Amino acid sequence: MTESSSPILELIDATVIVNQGTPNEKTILDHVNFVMQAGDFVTVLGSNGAGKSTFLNVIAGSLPLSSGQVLINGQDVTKLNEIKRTHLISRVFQDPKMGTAPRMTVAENLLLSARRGKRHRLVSRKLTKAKKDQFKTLVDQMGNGLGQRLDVATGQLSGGQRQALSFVMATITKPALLLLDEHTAALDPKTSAQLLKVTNERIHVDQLTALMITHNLEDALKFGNRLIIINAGRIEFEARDQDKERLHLNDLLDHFKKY
Ligand SMILES: Nc1ncnc2c1ncn2[C@@H]1O[C@H](COP(=O)(O)OP(=O)(O)OP(=O)(O)O)[C@@H](O)[C@H]1O
Repeated sequence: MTESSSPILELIDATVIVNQGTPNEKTILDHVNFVMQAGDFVTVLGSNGAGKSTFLNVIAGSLPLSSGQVLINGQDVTKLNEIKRTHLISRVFQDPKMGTAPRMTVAENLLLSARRGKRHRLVSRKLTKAKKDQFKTLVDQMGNGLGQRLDVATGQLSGGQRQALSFVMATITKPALLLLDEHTAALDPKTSAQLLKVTNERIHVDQLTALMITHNLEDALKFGNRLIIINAGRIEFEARDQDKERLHLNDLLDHFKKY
């Protein structure tokens, strides 16, 4: 990463006001300015209702801005909806059921995601042996038996396997930006730790640019080169690189006492 490389993501004065003109009017994202360079891995903390999902929603395009701009790879995508941003952004949600089609097999789901955002004639619709071998190599890296279940309907997988599959599907095309929305929160501690480990490896090996919301302060400290805390729709704290490495759990706990 060089200082001169163009940012992957820029939020300029990003603001979301809901219920405008009514007594329930509320600013849920408040003039946020935020830049991510290629390879940045940002962990996102904040109390319930702080605005973390709103922050990811405006980046993904599932929530329109009231004012401000979103740029991805230097392109102004403010007016593009979620579907029109899918060739740039992948997202993994907390709920293992969100990312996969339950009646399709693991291999079929992978084939579908491999074709996402690409001109369809460039990626074969056929599930060839070579494709399946390639998928097996990919999912074997998740270390949870998914490689043995390529022909199993996704609805029959365990929550951990299904979430691991969602993660592979989200990263298979190496998106410009990866959004992880508490993607391990619904898993037991061991399964969650395993998925976080492979998440971190994949982000580093593929040099992905990623944002990860978590409520786990230790995970937020352990992973990524940057950490932000969102409160009342604003980024109230940020630490990066050596400053982030020097942060301790108590610093974060002290910060949260203020809210
Ligand atoms: N479409 C909407 N209309 C009205 N209010 C909304 C909308 N989306 C979010 N909010 C409100 O905006 C605030 C921020 O919500 P958001 O879901 O971004 O918080 P969060 O930090 O992700 O919380 P949690 O940790 O509980 O998931 C909350 O008060 C929420 O009720």
